[in-house]
Amino acid sequence: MATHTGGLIAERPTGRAGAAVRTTRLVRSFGDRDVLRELDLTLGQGEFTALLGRSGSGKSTLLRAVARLDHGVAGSGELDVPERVSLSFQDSRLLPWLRVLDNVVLGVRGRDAKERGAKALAEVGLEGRERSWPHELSGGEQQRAALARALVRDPELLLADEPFGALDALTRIRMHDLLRELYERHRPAVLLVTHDVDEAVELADRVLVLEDGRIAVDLAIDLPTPRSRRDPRFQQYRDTLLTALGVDQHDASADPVHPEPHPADAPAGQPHKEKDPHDPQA
Ligand SMILES: Nc1ncnc2c1ncn2[C@@H]1O[C@H](COP(=O)(O)OP(=O)(O)OP(=O)(O)O)[C@@H](O)[C@H]1O
Repeated sequence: MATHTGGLIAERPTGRAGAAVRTTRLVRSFGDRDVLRELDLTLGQGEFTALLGRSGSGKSTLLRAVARLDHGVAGSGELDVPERVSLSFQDSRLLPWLRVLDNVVLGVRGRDAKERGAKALAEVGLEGRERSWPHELSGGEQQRAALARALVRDPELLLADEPFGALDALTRIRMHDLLRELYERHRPAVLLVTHDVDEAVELADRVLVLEDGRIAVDLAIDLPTPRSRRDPRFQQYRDTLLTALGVDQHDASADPVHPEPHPADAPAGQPHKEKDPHDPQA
């Protein structure tokens, strides 16, 4: 057991039985404010989980704690995480002075690193762009390269903080398909922080809502993939989560923080949201 630098969180990277991540009574405080309050969370190996919550509820704080990036903040509890963790953020964080392939394999050991990097780039649809500079890639392509960089490390756990938040709606849909496809092929555990309820229901098999420093909702999404946003069951999950987030569903988009209609929600000539006759609130 190792001690988390600068805090009181005890890390136990071994001895996980069926769980990729386990936090026990995790506390994170900034000044006298507890953002995470004795939070218990277990993520199964190979499980795709999305984390929702109002702005400022502590989603990024939890993700940073799980990523072991959070040093120097008062905290306590136990944190049990795997060795190989990859991270992905809204900003692709590619280094501008390195070519795309060199970015992908930065820090990767082994003689075959470049070969593996090129394979990962091909998997995300960037074959032939190995020698491009990051600024020569579009925003979506930069996020693809970031996914390749995550993938090449063969992660047991992928932590993604709003990775598609800066992309336009159509590119975001393509990235959803790609992420789910990569997940099904490689099966890391995934913790995806998002503001977008539809994104959560479309991609994850389990959706958590963080509120008052704890997991307030833990919802299994029992729908086959690929998922249609027009499936009434999809809309029921969506409504359940919007209610949990305290969003007025009659005038809300699926993104309570960035209200923007999703093109997949409203095909030409159809309303943005069909009412569910089984939903008493509809
Ligand atoms: N380094 C820090 N110092 C002081 N306060 C912080 C720090 N990091 C986060 N906080 C505070 O902790 C709270 C939770 O922040 P966090 O970024 O985790 O929320 P979030 O749910 O990810 O929000 P958003 O959805 O807006 O990105 C906020 O009130 C924030 O101001």
